[in-house]
Amino acid sequence: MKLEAFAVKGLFVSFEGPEGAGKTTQIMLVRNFLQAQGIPCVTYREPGGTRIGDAIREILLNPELTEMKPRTEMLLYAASRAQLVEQEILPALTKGYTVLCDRYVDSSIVYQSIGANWELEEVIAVNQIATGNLKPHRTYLLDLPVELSQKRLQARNQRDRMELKDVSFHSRVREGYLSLAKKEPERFRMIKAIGNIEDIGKQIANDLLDLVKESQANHNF
Ligand SMILES: Nc1ncnc2c1ncn2[C@@H]1O[C@H](COP(=O)(O)OP(=O)(O)OP(=O)(O)O)[C@@H](O)[C@H]1O
Ligand SMILES: Cc1cn([C@H]2C[C@H](O)[C@@H](COP(=O)(O)O)O2)c(=O)[nH]c1=O
Repeated sequence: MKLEAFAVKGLFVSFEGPEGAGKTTQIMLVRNFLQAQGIPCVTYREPGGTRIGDAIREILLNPELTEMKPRTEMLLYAASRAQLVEQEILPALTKGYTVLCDRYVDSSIVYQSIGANWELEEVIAVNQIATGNLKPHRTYLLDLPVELSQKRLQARNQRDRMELKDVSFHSRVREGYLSLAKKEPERFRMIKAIGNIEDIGKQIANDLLDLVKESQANHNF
């Protein structure tokens, strides 16, 4: 897949953060906000978002599959992503839609590399193949301390295979996200995921609206 073959006209926006940070909640608020402004948008979640991706998600998150090797895990996340990018994200961006994606490559960097200690260069290389090196224009990192993330998860009936990993894994994930955001301040916006849900949504919507206006003025995507 050669990215140059696609004329990307829409904005690609990813949402990242630990479990329970409020990504799904905020994506719904932002989608409603954009639609009210007449800005066409679509939403996806990873792993999943396609029939093949949803089947891979079932495998990845199945709490009974405790024998899964880190290499298998890393490749399955990338395979789901490859299908989503080519089948859904690129066509939507080409049509000028704003794409809101619940997790993307940064999740693999923090969970599979920083969390599970897989070689960073290899995770990056595999994901370059999976995505044709398609990167988000903006990434909102919803940051939440591990204890609060665990508390929000307690409300759920059952934990999935990733949620069952220990607290030190989830601490590395949080720290990993914070260091990624520091390395790429142009792309990342760090949002504190504590407090009034609508207020958090307004912070994101205001920043995104500026970005949409900027891109429309410059025609630079
Ligand atoms: N700002 C907030 N304050 C308190 N609770 C919140 C806040 N935002 C979301 N929640 C609650 O936390 C839970 C998790 O929210 P949500 O499903 O949106 O998170 P998520 O980041 O998508 O989680 P996951 O990655 O595990 O799918 C929900 O019960 C939601 O209502
Ligand atoms: C994309 C992606 C996800 N993960 C992990 C992160 C979560 O624990 C689950 C996805 O569940 P969610 O409720 O939809 O957030 O998978 C990962 O480890 N690597 C990835 O690339």
